[in-house]
Amino acid sequence: MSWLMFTVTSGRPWPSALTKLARCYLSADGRAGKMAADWLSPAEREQFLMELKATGWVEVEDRDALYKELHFKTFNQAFGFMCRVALQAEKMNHHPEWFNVYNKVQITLSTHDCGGLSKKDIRLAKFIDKVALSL
Ligand SMILES: C[C@H](O)[C@H](O)[C@H]1CNC2=NC(N)=NC(=O)C2=N1
Repeated sequence: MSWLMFTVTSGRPWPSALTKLARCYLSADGRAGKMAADWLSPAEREQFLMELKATGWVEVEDRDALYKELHFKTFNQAFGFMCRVALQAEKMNHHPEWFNVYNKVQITLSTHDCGGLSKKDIRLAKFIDKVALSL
């Protein structure tokens, strides 16, 4: 395990995919870290995806990610929505990939460090739905 710790913490050049995956599942001291707490078990994944699909989220075809398109009455409302989500993203240290044109916001969620969906994406998706519903 120490070689992996060296890989993750040494900052030496190493295949970034391996480093990112290690960062996803190991803390700096090489133990299963906080990110491990964000793993989705198959049962959790199935349950959460079912819930989110019911509110308009879809699985992205060519990557392990969730996508949703939201439409608001005005640009102001759309941007206000994005501000609230942005603050939550910073708080979670988990950020959406998104695109906004006027009253439309397109959002893709995935955990870059894990190369796919994690509990952080589920939490942020549910927060996004809650904010959108409140507007
Ligand atoms: C270094 C920084 O903590 C990481 O890049 C965080 C920031 N925000 C993130 N956002 C998302 N969506 N995935 C990540 O893996 C991620 N990692």
